[in-house]
Amino acid sequence: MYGMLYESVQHYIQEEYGMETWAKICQIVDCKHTSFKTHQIYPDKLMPDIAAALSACTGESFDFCMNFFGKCFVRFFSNFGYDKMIRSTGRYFCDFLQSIDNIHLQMRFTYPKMKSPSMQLTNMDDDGAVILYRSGRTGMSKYLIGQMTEVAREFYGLEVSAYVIESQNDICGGTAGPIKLTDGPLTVIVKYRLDFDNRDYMAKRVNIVAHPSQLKMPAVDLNVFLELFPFTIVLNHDMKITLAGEKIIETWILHNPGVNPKAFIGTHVMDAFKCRRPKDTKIEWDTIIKMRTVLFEFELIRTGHNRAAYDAALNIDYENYDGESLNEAQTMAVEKAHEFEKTHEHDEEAAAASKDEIDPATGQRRPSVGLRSILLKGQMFYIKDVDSLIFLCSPLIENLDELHGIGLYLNDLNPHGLSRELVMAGWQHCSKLEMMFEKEEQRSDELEKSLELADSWKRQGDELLYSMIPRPIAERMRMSQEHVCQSFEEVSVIFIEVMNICDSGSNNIQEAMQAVNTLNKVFSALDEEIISPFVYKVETVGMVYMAVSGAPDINPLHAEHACDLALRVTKKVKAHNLPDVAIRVGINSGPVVAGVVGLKVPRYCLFGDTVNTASRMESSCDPWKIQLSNFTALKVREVGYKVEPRGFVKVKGKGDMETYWLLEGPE
Ligand code: HEM
Ligand SMILES: Nc1nc2c(ncn2[C@@H]2O[C@H](COP(=O)(O)OP(=O)(O)OP(=O)(O)O)[C@@H](O)[C@H]2O)c(=O)[nH]1
Repeated sequence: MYGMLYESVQHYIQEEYGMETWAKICQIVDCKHTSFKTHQIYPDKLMPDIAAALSACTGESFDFCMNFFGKCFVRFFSNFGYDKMIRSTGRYFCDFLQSIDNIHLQMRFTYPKMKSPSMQLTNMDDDGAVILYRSGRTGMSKYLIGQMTEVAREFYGLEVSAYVIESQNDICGGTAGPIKLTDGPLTVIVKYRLDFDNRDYMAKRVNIVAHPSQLKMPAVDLNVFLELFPFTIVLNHDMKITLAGEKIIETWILHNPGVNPKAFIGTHVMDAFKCRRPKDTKIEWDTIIKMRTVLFEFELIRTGHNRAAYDAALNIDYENYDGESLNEAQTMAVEKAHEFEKTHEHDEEAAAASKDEIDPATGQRRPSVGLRSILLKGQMFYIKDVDSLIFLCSPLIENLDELHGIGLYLNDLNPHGLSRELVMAGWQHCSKLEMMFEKEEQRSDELEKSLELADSWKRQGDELLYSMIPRPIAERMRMSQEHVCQSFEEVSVIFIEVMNICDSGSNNIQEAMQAVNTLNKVFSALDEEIISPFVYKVETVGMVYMAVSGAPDINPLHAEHACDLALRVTKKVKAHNLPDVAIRVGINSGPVVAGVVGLKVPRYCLFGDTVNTASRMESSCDPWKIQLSNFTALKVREVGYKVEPRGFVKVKGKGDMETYWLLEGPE
């Protein structure tokens, strides 16, 4: 489905429910698009998925959300100036309802791959109307209700109550979850009742006063019609072709080589055509006679193509043709046509091309070899004088290539009909549009790239920030801009010092670089062992690496996690076998106050005697040993950690302290 529909949904969800809700919805439906491109096609199922996600986020029903999306579309398409098109469809809401198909048809150059639904007004009365919706998509029936009610309100000042009378293949009612769209072409048919004040329109229809000059109009000779509309066909009550315009007969012969050219007249319309729109319509007199405001699309059935047979058939003397009396050239051409059929009957391409050139699901033509089928678009009119239906139609041709692909030329198209203009206009329009699309694609690709760049810068910025300030603290500060300072009842502080690295202050550059490299190796090894949120790296000062467990995320197992880290890093640095290098670790547990200090290069710092003591545990420790304060040692011994009393140690500023060596973790 084209991105324009998703743009409207994204815009109004962000406006009415906020950016966070939209971000949450994107997460739920795993939508990576930061924005949608108007003319790019996205998966159909994204629409019901977004509706289900919005329903989950807001508690509104799925149908409510789809209805809301339909309203968004109408409000949004005014940005493209489409509101003028709606207003121009007619004075009354019913005029609009009868023009929706045509609106989509007019859009086919702007949205060439559009799979638009078809709408048919089947009944009107003073209190409203009944409309039949057909589509290849499920789950959009409530979307249409949103669109129709919003158009009625916004453009006709009408309050319309719309509801489903009956439906086929549509998941109707308060569907909670996303509608699973089937992968094959499926026709969803939904009949709606629209209740609104329709008296003015009905009065206008009933009191149509014909101009006096129209009262004495002579009956029209059908041949005039067939001359004016050379693709027209006339149908009797059995829906058989009783008369046809010259061009449709020629085209039928061209596309059905070797078939008796007189066979076209008298054949049932569905033996010569396929009804493309409205989908799944029963082509019988009683049905069609009621569908006079509907736009029909008939595709000519082809059995192949052969120019020779066409030429031959053109010269056939219809009156006396009995299938035998062909001259030599015609006989040869028709035989050639039969040969062509035989040699190509297994030819996949020709078969595919002739069988079904219009993709039933998209309503679009498939690329085919050689000639293409012709699509006729028009309305069915009842002509009382001859008690017949006349399909007043013109070929629907996208562009010049298509015209040649069908085997027609511009002067085959009736000069007063719109086809010729449409082809030329379409052709110019297309080339202009293609240029515009390319520019738009370029711009949106650039936008996409700059958004990705901005994203990566933001990520790098965040990583840098989180390397200075713990993520939960940074996010709190970002949300509330408040200064963050917290006290923690009990944490475990770890100090790790790298020993015997020559003083980087020495003036021997070589040694200093060597020292920095070695230190970087060790600190990087320590960084790899920091597992957030159990342990958080606080800082490195000189050769000392400081970490904490139990802040900023409260962690009742802070002492165990601190000891585990100490055991892991001792083992890991030992395994590095760095010449002369050793480390020593000190751990103490207790209360601290933590907060972010400083504006430039803000740091997350810990304050309190617990920190000072932990530092002393490290600075009075032996190489490759882990010294625990008494409090920490007794805590971890209870849960199976092996500790060994070191006895009383004279600790600066603390006097004699009983400390322990940590030997290993629990079994
Ligand atoms: C006025 C300008 C309009 C434009 C440019 C437009 C264009 C489109 C486009 C591009 C699609 C997507 C189809 C696809 O990607 O295959 C679409 C779908 C649809 N349109 Fe329109 N449309 C317009 C007006 C309307 C109106 C007024 C209605 C009904 C009140 C309507 C009913 C629908 C519905 C129900 C769909 C969903 C597709 C489906 O059900 O299969 N459209 N339209
Ligand atoms: N890396 C680091 N070390 C700290 C921090 N707080 C205290 N220390 C160290 O803990 C030790 C004990 O601190 P205090 O009891 O305040 O001792 P001091 O008199 O400030 O410093 P000394 O000269 O080492 O005695 C000192 O070596 C401090 O450097 C800290 O936030 N980070």
